[in-house]
Amino acid sequence: MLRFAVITLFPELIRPVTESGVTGRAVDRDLISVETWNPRDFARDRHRTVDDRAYGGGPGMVMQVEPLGETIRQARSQLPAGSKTIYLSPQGRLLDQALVEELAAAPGLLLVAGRYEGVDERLLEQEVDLEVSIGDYVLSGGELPAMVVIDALARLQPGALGHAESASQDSFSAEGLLDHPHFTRPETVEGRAVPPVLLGGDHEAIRQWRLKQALGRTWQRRPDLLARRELSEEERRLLDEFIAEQSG
Ligand SMILES: NC(=O)c1ccc(NCc2ccccc2N2CCOCC2)nc1
Repeated sequence: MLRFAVITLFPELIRPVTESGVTGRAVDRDLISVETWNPRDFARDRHRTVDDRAYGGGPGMVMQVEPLGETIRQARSQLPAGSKTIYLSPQGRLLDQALVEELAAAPGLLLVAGRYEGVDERLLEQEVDLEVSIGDYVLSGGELPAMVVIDALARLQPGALGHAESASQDSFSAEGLLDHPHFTRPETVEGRAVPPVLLGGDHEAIRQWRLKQALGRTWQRRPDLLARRELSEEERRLLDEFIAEQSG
């Protein structure tokens, strides 16, 4: 059971990930748990203040060390020992499948979703194990990135993916390649037919066709991924065939 605690001023944003799809089913099956903690509930003043103006001036507000720190400590006390505290921010380490697999090793994850212009740096130094970014773009808060982490990790929990979905585990994530094309009925759409190899029952030919397509598409669209990946003798041959077919 992988336990998530999400610190957020908008807990209603997180609930959908616990109610539907693979993640909702993972919660139902006790493969994961997701709790939200709102720093406003730990604010001691009458106005339940969680932010304040930035030292040094400038626009926007900064989340204060307290009550955010108290919320983190309370939430962490409910997580298993060895849980990691993750801060979602544009300044974080870029999330990729390798990091997803690293994070999956933790018994619990405390995900801190920032708002405003960010959080007082001293709280990060004091409480955060790792800053994580889901990509080089700016969002209004860390809640969507937190749900991305929950989704990517839930899929790795044994039993989360039915046999029908476990195929999707074999593509990009596991092999470091982009996925091969997918087809279903009808056989012809606007005069475009399904590749004949897929209509036959030659499973070895189908496996090779899919591997070749995955290699070719990775070569075409994400050469950076290919650069990082050793190719087996078979993969090298299939990719060379793909490239030769491209030049016509
Ligand atoms: N790429 C990501 O993972 C990502 C994550 C969060 C995020 N936003 C919340 C946030 C969190 C921390 C610091 C600043 C901010 N921002 C607040 C709004 O202003 C911009 C900075 N944006 C993108």
